[in-house]
Amino acid sequence: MKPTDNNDAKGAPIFDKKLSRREMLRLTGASGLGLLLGGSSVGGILAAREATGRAASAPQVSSADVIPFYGSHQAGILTPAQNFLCFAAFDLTTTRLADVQKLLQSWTAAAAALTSGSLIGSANDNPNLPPTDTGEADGLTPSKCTLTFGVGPAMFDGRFGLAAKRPSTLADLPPFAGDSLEPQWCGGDLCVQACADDMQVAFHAIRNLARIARGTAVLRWTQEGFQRTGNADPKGGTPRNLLGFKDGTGNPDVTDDAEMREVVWCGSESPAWMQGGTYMAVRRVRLRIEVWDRSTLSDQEATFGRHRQSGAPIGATDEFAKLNLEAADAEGKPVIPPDSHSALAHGDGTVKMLRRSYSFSSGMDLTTGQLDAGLLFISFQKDLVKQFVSIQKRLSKNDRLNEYMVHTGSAVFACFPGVREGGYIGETLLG
Ligand SMILES: C=CC1=C(C)c2cc3[nH]c(cc4nc(cc5[nH]c(cc1n2)c(C)c5CCC(=O)O)C(CCC(=O)O)=C4C)c(C)c3C=C
Ligand SMILES: [Fe+2]
Repeated sequence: MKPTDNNDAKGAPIFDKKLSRREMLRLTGASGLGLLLGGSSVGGILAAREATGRAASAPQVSSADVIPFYGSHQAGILTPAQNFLCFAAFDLTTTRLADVQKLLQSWTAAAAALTSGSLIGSANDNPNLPPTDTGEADGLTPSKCTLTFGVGPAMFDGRFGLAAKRPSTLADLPPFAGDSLEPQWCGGDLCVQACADDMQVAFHAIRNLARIARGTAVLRWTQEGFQRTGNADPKGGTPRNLLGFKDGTGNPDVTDDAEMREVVWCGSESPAWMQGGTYMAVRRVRLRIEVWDRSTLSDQEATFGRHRQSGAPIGATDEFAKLNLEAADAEGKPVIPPDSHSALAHGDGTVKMLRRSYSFSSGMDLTTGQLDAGLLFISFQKDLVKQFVSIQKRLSKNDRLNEYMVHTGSAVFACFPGVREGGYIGETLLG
């Protein structure tokens, strides 16, 4: 694993290094939090931690457990996917740009604390006040928590005087064949993607950010997600989705900077405020797992164009073998069905995206008795139209997988460039 955008100030990787509390505060910028939340800065935070006994009871924070919040790009994009996701879309309830600015400043300070395992704010031991931190992550390690922030196209609708700044690629996705979108899983003015190796840590982050937003923004929709944990798969192979197939094999290499600039990071072709940022496409896809479970292994493999056990393209044995869409059998029939998911998604191989999806299971559909389970598909790309839309158009028309899935939610967000200590997330747009 290469810490692509999360190195320390000298450019040295911060992994495998024990951090003192002073280093931890410098790294995460938690020192600004007390000021923003009306507390008394570093001293206040440290005093609060000691007063609550957290420092004594908390496990020692290893740097391997911390993904730095500050950097040239936001974390949670190239970061190897953590085990759990708590995704939240918010609607703004204010029409004043200054309120949005203030919210993002407060979120920045809170995010620096949350991703370092610190309590939020300094008023955590005053018996006469509600504690500033809700407390359920007290004593837990940071668990590689990342918080990734974005703005949706609705932010540019005229409420905030930002219409002229909307990048042309940032627009609600067009309708695709077979869509069955439900408004409660769509859209949002702002989003926060919280990922961590512990669900309680990820949930705590979203809960506290929502709490800080009160009076300025409210939750619109949320979705929790999971992958297998590091404990269950110590070798860290490609995770499997709920259909039993390895999912993520064909992703571009996040350690290849040139490829990331080509596929993910916005450059000089984008408005200045998005340079170093990226666009996120989110689709809540319900999987018809009961139908899938009745299909044969060979049907399943033909659906993806890959072998289930190894993840290799049909006809190959190595998971990472190239998809050879020209290969034909003795009768001249393509070895990999042209309408398989991999073949259609791959196309001629020139249009790529970085997928970072999570499985979800949200209980049962009481009307059918079927599980409401599937994939919260998340992809990052520098151009939504040229990348996500062009691939999804192909898939929605012909993909064999369509028989087993239905898209129920949809949203797109512009994920800001990373933030330097002293700045705030979204500053390039709102500052
Ligand atoms: C528009 C983009 C895509 C959507 C929506 C999508 C949904 C979706 N995918 C799977 C499972 C797999 N996808 C795989 C490969 C793959 N999928 C996309 C794009 C979308 N998928 C791309 C670009 C690729 C890579 C193609 C390539 O160049 O090789 C695979 C194969 C293994 C892998 O490469 O990850 C699986 C499995 C599900 C279950 C799903 C919706 C629920
Ligand atoms: Fe896919």
